[in-house]
Amino acid sequence: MPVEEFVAGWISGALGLVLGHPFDTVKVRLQTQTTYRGIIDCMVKTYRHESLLGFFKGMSFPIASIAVVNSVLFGVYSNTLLALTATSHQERWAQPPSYTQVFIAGCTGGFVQVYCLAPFDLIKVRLQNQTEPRARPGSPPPRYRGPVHCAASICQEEGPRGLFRGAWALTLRDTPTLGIYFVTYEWLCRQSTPDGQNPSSATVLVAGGFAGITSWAVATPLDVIKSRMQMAGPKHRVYRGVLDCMARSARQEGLGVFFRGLTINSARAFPVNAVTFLSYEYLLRWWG
Ligand SMILES: C[N+](C)(C)CCCC[C@H](N)C(=O)O
Repeated sequence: MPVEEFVAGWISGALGLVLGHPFDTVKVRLQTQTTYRGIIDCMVKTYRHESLLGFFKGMSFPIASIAVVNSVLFGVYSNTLLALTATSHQERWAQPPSYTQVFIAGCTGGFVQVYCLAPFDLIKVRLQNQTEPRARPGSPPPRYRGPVHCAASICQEEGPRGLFRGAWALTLRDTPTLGIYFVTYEWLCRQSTPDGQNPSSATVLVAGGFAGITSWAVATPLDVIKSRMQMAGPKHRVYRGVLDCMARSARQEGLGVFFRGLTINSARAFPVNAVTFLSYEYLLRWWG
């Protein structure tokens, strides 16, 4: 099984993540809290209360973990394509796989990565939602002191299965939308590249960026549900399942609730995924 794909996925995921984390914090807060009037209001309040550091809460953990998750996603994707088409990454632009094969490989990669992503994503969401300013003498400490403390507290309070809260919503969010992600990328690359040639850097950047936006646009409704189910616990509402969470959110806040975070998700998705695909393609060509 070719391992370069895993390593390239690892590095490219980490690069994309740093660029996108501030957007991600604003998104999670808008989706799960009702105190902000919009993106700008959330950014201003976060900056005033917590300084620039507020935007980078919960990042150390995803930077290590996204590397693992992206490596699983790209590694499984590429190896599934290899199994389906018997063409390696180097031969793939010369003998392109069909879009159905790309979709199946993308869904497979998406499905497998969820099991690595779920606990990391849960911890990230819980930490991002702590709006207390950095500890000052006399102020009450935040509930979780950091990722390790957060993981340990969840295990203690809810058992190890607590770390997988929201994992089913995450599976529903990621399996089809990662199929769409890779199909969009392939389609856009092929549109602007002569048959059989490698796509240019500009093409890879634009195709990667739009692949990110498209898949996030489709994923946003389930992203809202996923974040809410992950927050369920002492201070937040508890839901009976994905459908219950959807029904109650829609009843209480209207259908617009399913599009919370769409703008910010798209703004974040372009740079993150442009850089992810560019570094992935280049690392593989370089090792080629
Ligand atoms: C499938 N879904 C849209 C949820 C994610 C697809 C993009 C994944 C990328 N690591 C990012 O963070 O943007």
